[in-house]
Amino acid sequence: MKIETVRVTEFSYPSRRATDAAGHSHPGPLTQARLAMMTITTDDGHQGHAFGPCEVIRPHVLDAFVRKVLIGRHPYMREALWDELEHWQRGSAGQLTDRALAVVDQALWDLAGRALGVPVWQLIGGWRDKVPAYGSTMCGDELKGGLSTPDEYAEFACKLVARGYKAIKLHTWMPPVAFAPSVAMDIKACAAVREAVGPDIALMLDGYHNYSRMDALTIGRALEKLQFTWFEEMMNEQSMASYVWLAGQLDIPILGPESLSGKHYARAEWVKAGASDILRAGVPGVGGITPTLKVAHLAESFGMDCEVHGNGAANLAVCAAIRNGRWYERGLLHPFLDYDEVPAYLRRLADPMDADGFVHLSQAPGLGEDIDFDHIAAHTLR
Ligand SMILES: O=C(O)[C@H](O)[C@@H](O)[C@@H](O)C(=O)NO
Ligand SMILES: [Mg+2]
Repeated sequence: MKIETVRVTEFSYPSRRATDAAGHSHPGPLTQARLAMMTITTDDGHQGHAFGPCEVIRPHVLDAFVRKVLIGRHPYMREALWDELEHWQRGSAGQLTDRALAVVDQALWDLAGRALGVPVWQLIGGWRDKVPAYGSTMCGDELKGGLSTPDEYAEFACKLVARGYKAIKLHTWMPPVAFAPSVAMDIKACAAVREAVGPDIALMLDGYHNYSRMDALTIGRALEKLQFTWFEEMMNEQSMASYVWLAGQLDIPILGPESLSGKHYARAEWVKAGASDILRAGVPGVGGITPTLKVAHLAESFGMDCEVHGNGAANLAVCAAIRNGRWYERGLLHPFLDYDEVPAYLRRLADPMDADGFVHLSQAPGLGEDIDFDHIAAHTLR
């Protein structure tokens, strides 16, 4: 079995999700969004598919790096293929990103699962076949009836509890919102949600990502009084020393790093330094399922939990495969959007959640995404 082709299909689908200047998503007008699907095909006809941003797996990335490494190679040699691509990152002038490695790695895992007739979550671990989800809100906004006030967060939190969530993570207000960042508003939103949902719902805060140590300490102490479960990405994660300091000041678990580059290597340094109490990695952010598993197993070896960053089939597969991650991050959620609406390019949700807050893993071979190839063919851009 050898890899014969690596193709990317760019296509459109309707979406009501917009992105602000800081890259945070919010509800927006109905538009045609663009997405890319990578398809790896072997000489004996097996295929693996994975989705990613068009820019991340654009033609230059495929021609200059991905095809040169993959074509002619055995698709199950994931560790070797990932290692070679990682080495090529250094000389790529920043063009070969961790997110590109992540799409390749996911497509290789999907190919293996489809070829072997086994779901990826069982191939990589097989710890549980359903995962409790937390509702991860979108960042705060200035939309009336949206997430513009502490009371609106509280109202939305009650709706999420009614939907079945047993845990809720608040992403609060960040620039370019006019009044953000605001220590006072963050604390008010957390207090309003705790008051509304009561003591039995787990709550987490993932607010503004660049507070000072003292502002972060003020918020952390308030969260301790509100019995929050963890405090996430409150300072610039490139300052590991700040996290070491804050983790030493607070009892509430500090979770991270999320957006820090450096894959499993940087996260090993955080464990060694005691910069966080709960480790974090997401498939897109650290370069694939393969390195995400390394982070989770690293954490396990130190008696730490590793909470997987983000939603989607690959992150869900990791959540079902590791013994030291509590939740699946289901989101991002907003009062104006129906998260349970199936995207046009799929035939079913990748992460269906029951009324008790559990997301059930697909038994389908591969990553488990039920791809609507007819939609992709009919809406192909190139
Ligand atoms: O910063 C973002 O783009 C979003 O908050 C995103 O990363 C969100 O999924 C998150 O922070 N989860 O923890
Ligand atoms: Mg986060």
